[in-house]
Amino acid sequence: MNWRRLWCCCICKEKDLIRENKSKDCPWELYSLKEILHATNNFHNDKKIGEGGFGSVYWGRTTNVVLQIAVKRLKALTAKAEMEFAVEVEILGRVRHKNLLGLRGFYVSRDERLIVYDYMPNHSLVTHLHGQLAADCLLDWPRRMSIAIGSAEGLAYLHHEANPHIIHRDIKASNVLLDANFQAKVADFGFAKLIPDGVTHMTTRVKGTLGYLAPEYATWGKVSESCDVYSFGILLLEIISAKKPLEKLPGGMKRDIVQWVTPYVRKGAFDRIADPRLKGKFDRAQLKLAVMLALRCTDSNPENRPTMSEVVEWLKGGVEKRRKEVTDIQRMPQEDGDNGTDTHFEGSKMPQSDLKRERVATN
Ligand SMILES: Nc1ncnc2c1ncn2[C@@H]1O[C@H](COP(=O)(O)OP(=O)(O)OP(=O)(O)O)[C@@H](O)[C@H]1O
Repeated sequence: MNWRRLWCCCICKEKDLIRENKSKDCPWELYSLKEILHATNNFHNDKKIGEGGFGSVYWGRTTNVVLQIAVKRLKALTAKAEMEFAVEVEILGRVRHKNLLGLRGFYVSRDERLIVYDYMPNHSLVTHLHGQLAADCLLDWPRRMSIAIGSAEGLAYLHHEANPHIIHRDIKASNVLLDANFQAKVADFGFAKLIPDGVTHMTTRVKGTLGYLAPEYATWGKVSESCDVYSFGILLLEIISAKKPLEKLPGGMKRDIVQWVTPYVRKGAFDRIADPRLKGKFDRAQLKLAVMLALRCTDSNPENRPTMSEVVEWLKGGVEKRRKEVTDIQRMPQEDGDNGTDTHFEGSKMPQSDLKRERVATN
């Protein structure tokens, strides 16, 4: 997709009214300001969903085709904000995947930059883990696993299937949105980086969010797909435990979620890691598997981290294996004692060979 051409195209069409682009290689619409203003009631405060570093986000409903949309409105036309806007539209224009937030269109004029997305009625993961919806306990264990798998699939697509490959660089709970069915949609591509073919590592200025940053990236600016893997590992621990990635301890010290989880793993006290709001209703084998995987993802050596497609296989394998075992157990007469499905890990890291063995076994 040629961003420069699209950009010019938008500016040229600035004065036009509704202009739907129905061509095959351009699946989004060039919205008119009039339509966006109508959909959001002139960016009325009542329609405001929230505010981020980039600007405000408004809910809207289009009338041309009845559709709920979310409109991001750039708050200041600084060079930095312009760059984020351009990267977001460029990247979202290139990708289509069930676990990436869909771009509906955008609008550019001399003093306005707007991005139109699909509206996500179940808000962001952070709202459910730590925010206004946390008390409603809408995320049971299967939903949490499905959100983890969906986010991992979205990332695996960016790393392995998009051309050129894309590193997100800001994976975190507020950037995972949830649709009407609680399907995860990875959002916010303003910091993303396109990786030219053959390039494995780059050094860049550090962008992202404290608590989710891989150490080699935070310290040296070394960026590769494995930085997203690290952030995903933190996110996975957050999904399981509803703990924040960084916690302030009395006395002003900070503890990260990996430091918090490690003693429990050493003691084999996996149940203590689960979010208390789950009230013990979770699959113990899946929980262990997910925690051990998260620790592999957050290994301080990027070379020891799995790839995102390995993460997907591992998570899906665990869920599928468990589902099959439950079905088998339901079919078979019950025996006393351990049903043999409990995965036992010792130490804080899952051995590489275990991960590989499991992968082969689930193929
Ligand atoms: N497509 C969408 N559907 C529903 N809510 C959305 C959508 N896009 C963004 N939001 C919500 O709008 C608010 C602002 O989002 P935004 O992405 O601008 O910032 P953020 O991710 O919260 O913070 P930051 O910009 O620092 O990353 C958030 O509460 C987010 O959940």
